[in-house]
Amino acid sequence: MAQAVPVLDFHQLNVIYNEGEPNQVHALNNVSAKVYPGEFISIIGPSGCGKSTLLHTLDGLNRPSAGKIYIDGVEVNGPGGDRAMVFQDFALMPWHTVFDNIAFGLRLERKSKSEIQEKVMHYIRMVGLDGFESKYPHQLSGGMKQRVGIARAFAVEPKILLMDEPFSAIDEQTREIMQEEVLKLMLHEKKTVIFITHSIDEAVFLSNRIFLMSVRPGRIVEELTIDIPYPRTLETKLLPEYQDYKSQVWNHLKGEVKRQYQRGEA
Ligand SMILES: Nc1ncnc2c1ncn2[C@@H]1O[C@H](COP(=O)(O)OP(=O)(O)OP(=O)(O)O)[C@@H](O)[C@H]1O
Repeated sequence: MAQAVPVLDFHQLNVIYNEGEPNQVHALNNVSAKVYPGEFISIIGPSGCGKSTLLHTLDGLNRPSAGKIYIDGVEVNGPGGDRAMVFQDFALMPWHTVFDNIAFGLRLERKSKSEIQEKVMHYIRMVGLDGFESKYPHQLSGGMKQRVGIARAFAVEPKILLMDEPFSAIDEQTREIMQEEVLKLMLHEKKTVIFITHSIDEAVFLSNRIFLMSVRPGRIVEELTIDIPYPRTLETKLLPEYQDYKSQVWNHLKGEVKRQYQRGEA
């Protein structure tokens, strides 16, 4: 899948919170990687290693203390319409309907009323929420709320989707269904996805590459290619190579968590 021009290229990113203060935290340490169009990258690493920090830095919500981020070869220094986030806790606006939550970013971009109507309904259908457009978030299940979060991110038509543990607040069965659906969407809509998860199974199932991070200050210590063709289905999970990849990721994590214990941080 690797092509010459990365859609996302981040170079020597460092993030230090509260720099120079007694409570200084060095969250990211020289994190670099290249991501190519259409890739599905999962980031996995021990708790507190800096995964969310990395995602928020790539989105432009956090300013790195040092390092550079390029999208299609052009340096970026803040948020932009080329990236959209899907949050773990859905981050929907409770006072807005499903329609208005999904329309939010399009209105910010000052799209015309008819374009907003057409796009919002397209993405509502895409995530299977037809008929729910006038409902409010409290009237939806966790899985449905996250469908709204996904539709909202797709609606602004970003090149890169940044997903921060999007299924961790969803029950196990819905999670498995959503994993398959996200893969279908990603292949159909040709998005590049950066996905944080604590689930080894989810990372292996979804990704063509997994970035394995060290304990804090987080670094990418290994890039593991998952050489199983798409489309993947629940049957994919029965393949022997699937289990091998899971063991490789698990062995990495076990090693890092042991290091965390030895440092007295876990
Ligand atoms: N705004 C902040 N100010 C100060 N420290 C922060 C801030 N945000 C995160 N941290 C610290 O930076 C480190 C990395 O946090 P981050 O949330 O990025 O890790 P993570 O790998 O996503 O964690 P988890 O797996 O538990 O979700 C942690 O020690 C955290 O306490």
